[in-house]
Amino acid sequence: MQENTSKHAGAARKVSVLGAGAWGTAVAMALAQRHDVLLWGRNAAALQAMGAARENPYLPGYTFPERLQVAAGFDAALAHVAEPGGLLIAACPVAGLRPLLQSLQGRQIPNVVWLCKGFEYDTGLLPHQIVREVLGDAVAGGALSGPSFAQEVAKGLPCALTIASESAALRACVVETAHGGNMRVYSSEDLVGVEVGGAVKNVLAIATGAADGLGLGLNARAALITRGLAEITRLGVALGGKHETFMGLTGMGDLILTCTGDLSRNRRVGLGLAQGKALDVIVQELGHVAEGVPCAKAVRELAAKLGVEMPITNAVAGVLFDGDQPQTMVARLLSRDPRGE
Ligand SMILES: NC(=O)C1=CN([C@@H]2O[C@H](COP(=O)(O)OP(=O)(O)OC[C@H]3O[C@@H](n4cnc5c(N)ncnc54)[C@H](O)[C@@H]3O)[C@@H](O)[C@H]2O)C=CC1
Ligand SMILES: O=C(CO)COP(=O)(O)O
Repeated sequence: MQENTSKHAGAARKVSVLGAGAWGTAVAMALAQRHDVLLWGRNAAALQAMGAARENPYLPGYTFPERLQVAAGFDAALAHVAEPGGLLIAACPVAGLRPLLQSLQGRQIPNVVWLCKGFEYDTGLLPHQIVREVLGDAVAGGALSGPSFAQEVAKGLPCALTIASESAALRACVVETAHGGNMRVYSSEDLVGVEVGGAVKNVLAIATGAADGLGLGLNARAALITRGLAEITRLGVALGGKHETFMGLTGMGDLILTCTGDLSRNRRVGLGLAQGKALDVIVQELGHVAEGVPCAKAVRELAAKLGVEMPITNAVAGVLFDGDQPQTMVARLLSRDPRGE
């Protein structure tokens, strides 16, 4: 991994990452180039093994930098960032965010950043709404999102992310902490837009993977990505996001990456569906979270409630939850009435 020598790099901080999956670990590795980082995961034995091997089995072959240590426990991870300037990063899937935040209630919490991309399955809430429900308004928080496969970040390849927060101080803290070397960090005040882009692109990646798996060609792929972006934008604007956010890294950027890159777990779900595999088999073989699956259901319901047209998302949800065949999904999309672009 390349050493961070950027002139923008801020002073060393204490950072704790809660969640030792692929992405939490990759972010921890990147930040440990110049900060003291503790990594915590809910599986203590797995975490201990990572500490001994100095790598995460999700990211084989990438050795932890010296300043990345595994936490001796949850309390140790919180104590590490208790001083002013500490940064806490929640790196679990959306399904784990509420319970993780609940375990922070009543504790002294510094700035909090979350990495998950999706809507909560049962409530249809975005991550920042979950944070607000559980921790209240007093905690400064933000979403770090953008086109970023964990393997590439663990390898130290260049990437650009966006920190979205209503708090200028939090945005500045994250830029100071993470911007530099091979990582560029932009800032945005549009939490809703950033979170909607990151969530819905996962559903579109399932659609694109299925289309590619069925051999429908590059024209169909480009059409799905472009009309998918229109769909994401319609929902995001209806929820209060800004149109221009969807043209940026966390909208179009992440959509392109996830729909076209075979490192994407969501895209691989679509490829598996096209092969006729059952969803539970695909998810088990993946061995990682595929946020587009629960998100498709949450978004279908939310869009229906808001009266937002989301034909691709509805077609994906039909395949995932109603037993529709991927071929039916394509036929349904093609048979829609013509409309103005
Ligand atoms: N892997 C990637 O390249 C990127 C992932 N993300 C997002 O980051 C989030 C986490 O993804 P990954 O780390 O890649 O997933 P992963 O599947 O590699 O790891 C998930 C980790 O979270 C833990 N976990 C699973 N369910 C949990 C729950 N209910 N409560 C607490 N912990 C739970 C697992 O034990 C595992 O350590 C997802 O929302 C994903 O969309 C964002 C950008 C890049
Ligand atoms: O969000 C990601 C890249 O930005 C990772 O996408 P997948 O979860 O589909 O692998």
